[in-house]
Amino acid sequence: MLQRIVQERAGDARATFTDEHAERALGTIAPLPEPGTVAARSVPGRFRAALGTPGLSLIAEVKRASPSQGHIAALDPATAARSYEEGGAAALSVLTEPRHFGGNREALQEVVAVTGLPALRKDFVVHPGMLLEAREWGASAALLMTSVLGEQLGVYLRLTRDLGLDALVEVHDEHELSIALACGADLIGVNNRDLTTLKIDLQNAPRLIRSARAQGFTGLLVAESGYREAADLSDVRSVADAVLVGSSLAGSGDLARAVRTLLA
Ligand SMILES: O=C(O)c1ccccc1NCC(=O)[C@H](O)[C@H](O)COP(=O)(O)O
Repeated sequence: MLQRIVQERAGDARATFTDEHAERALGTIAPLPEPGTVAARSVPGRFRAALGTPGLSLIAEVKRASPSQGHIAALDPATAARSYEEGGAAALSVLTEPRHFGGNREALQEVVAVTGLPALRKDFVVHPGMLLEAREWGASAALLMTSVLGEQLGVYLRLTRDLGLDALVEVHDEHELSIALACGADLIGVNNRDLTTLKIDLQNAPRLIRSARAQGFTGLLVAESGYREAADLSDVRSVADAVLVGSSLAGSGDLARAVRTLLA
């Protein structure tokens, strides 16, 4: 499934972006630091700052459909965003992938227009132009998937930062975590969902979060996917800075109440 979505998004990017887009985006990248100097460019952005508060913060996702659930809910993005904010979410994630998640540019723009919360562009970023779009559409952050970008992650990470966006770098296993750490990610999301089988293992995030800390990672850590009720959060409460929750909130019928109940 992941491979199919990535191929589709790469096709979309080829149809949308010219070489000029890529050059313009890549032209914003700052020069590499001198060898031996510290590469950290740690200016905490709006999205990171929203998650860096004491306790477990919630990133609530505007998600209308998914490969694992099919149709979830015919959400109006602006109404959903207001409800998530009212319920106590710290930040929002908005799907912009159209075929499998029912997302689009308007969803992100409408969310940004009505809430004071920072928003993540949740998509399968495969082209620098998609990061230019994220900024243009009002996102404060973009998702970078290690499973999709592989060794290109470092370039995309620098580009995202140089565009003034925070990057949520997603990993699912130790190998991907080692790539994210080597690239200098400062906000790492550990996905409980295996994107090739779509199976959820709620032990995956606490395990890899502990591993990241044991390796000296001092940035922020987000546990992603599969959380349905407050009890599901017990293993991540003491180790993660934030959780990212989509389907269970989006399909709840009362989004503000669902957020309050989850965070109780
Ligand atoms: O959600 C899916 O089925 C899915 C399938 C293939 C690639 C990505 C997918 N989801 C992206 C996500 O990471 C989730 O939207 C996010 O973490 C929230 O998960 P959940 O709370 O389980 O909806």
